[in-house]
Amino acid sequence: MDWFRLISRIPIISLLFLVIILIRNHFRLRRIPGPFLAGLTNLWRVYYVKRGDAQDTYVRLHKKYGNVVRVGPNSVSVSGLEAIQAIYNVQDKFPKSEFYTPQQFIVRGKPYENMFNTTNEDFHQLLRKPVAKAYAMTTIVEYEPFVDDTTLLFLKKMEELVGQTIDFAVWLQYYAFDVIGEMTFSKKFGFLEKGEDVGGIIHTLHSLSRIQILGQIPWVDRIFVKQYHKYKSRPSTSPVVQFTMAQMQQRLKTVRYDDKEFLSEHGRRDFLSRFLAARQAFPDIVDDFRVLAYTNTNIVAGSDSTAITLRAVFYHLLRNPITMQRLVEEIDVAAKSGRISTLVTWPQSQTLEYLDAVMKEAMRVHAAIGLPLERVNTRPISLYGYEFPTGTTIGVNAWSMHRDKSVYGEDADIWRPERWIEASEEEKKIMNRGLFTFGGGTRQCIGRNISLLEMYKVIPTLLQRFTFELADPTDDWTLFNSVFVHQSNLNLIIRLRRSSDHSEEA
Ligand code: HEM
Repeated sequence: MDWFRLISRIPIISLLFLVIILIRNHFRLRRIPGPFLAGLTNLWRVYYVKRGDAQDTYVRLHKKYGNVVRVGPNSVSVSGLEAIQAIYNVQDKFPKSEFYTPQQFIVRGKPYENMFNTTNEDFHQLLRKPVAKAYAMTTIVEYEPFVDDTTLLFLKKMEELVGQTIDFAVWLQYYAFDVIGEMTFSKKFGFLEKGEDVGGIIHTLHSLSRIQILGQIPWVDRIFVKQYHKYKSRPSTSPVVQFTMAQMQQRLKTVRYDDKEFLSEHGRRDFLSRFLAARQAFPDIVDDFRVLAYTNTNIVAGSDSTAITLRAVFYHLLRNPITMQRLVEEIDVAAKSGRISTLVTWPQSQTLEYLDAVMKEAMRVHAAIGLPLERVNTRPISLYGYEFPTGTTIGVNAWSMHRDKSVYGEDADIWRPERWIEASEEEKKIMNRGLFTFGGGTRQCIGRNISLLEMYKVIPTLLQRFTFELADPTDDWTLFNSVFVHQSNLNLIIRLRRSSDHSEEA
């Protein structure tokens, strides 16, 4: 055999092989419209996701191509009410795509699946059942004291900073993290107290940002990254995991032997106590490590998402002062008539109609997650006149869905909370069905009620006590999409509206 001739042909054979793959890719979903390159290779998506503004790309593509856009050889982005109904309905239970597997870290030599990232629907149901009640609407009032503790500290810190220019994006993040720490462990991370990212916890969480890129090419994660981590297998050094482990060990050490509820040292039923009780009630499903995973998921899924939504509220109110004025007026009237207290309770917040409109509008124009929530159809489906063979990766991106003019009106691109008040009952139903901020179906956000509790309480509380002013209206915030669409650079000056003694509420 002539080895030299054979070796010299390797580049040609490889090229031929590549061309065959590209042609095969192109033909699989060739009838679905979209950018030509997207049909050939997922690298097209890697490029847009890596740039950090993929949410805008999805909005632009749907404006150009309509409800259905091919975004990869086997991936389609779909937008519209019909799409939400078809892909996220609870009967079909289409599983999550491989986009989620890079989020499964190697534990004891295997990828560890949690409630958020598992791609196995049956396993997901097993994980969700033992803890579902801890997140139910009927339970959330029990978390109010945790939110109030942290809000009082937040008010105190803001009062210390009155008159100074501060990056409110950072402070809202500290607040959201400390609230979720308090609700989960009866322990704040200490960010508000210290005014800094204690132990680099936030920094570490954000440095996981490559998962959104690997999610576009999960085979790279499977073949290279996971294998590398299996080989290098060692205990996690993540400060979030260290923090959660320390809290759990402490609880198990201090809890009274006859306490079946695993209450915190102040006798409170936080998430940790509920997860430990689930360990007793469901020993086949929940072990110590699973408890740790539940608490960790709370922190990862519930902190940034809430901080992002709070930032969106303040940003848009400040950029649209008429809406800020209307909200403040509603709050002032309610306060004067005694309908709300200085530290607003959940039931009180539910009487504020314009606040509700502002919240919904913020979650519409700036959904925390800015990539499609990908699923794989386990049976062929057709949508908007296109056929999707079994095994297609298909998902709705809240950013394009929320700009659908047939759902939100001709002015869907702009901030206008009034749309949620002026609409007829029928129109409101349709707009609510299109609001995809918390996802849909069996995998809809389990922490939705928790975050609503937090946000509906803290916003009217802050606006009763302070006024907020953009430090430099010509200086815009910066967005970066790493699955979560993070904002930075929200520089404000805070002023006191009225001073009051916080200690009487504490
Ligand atoms: C404004 C705040 C929040 C937003 C916008 C949000 C958004 C979402 C979305 C879109 C999903 C579905 C993801 C998917 O289908 O891939 C989700 C799932 C989830 N969220 Fe949230 N979330 C928020 C707050 C929270 C909070 C406070 C917690 C915990 C206390 C939490 C815990 C979870 C968990 C555990 C899941 C996985 C649920 C499952 O698959 O069963 N989230 N969230």
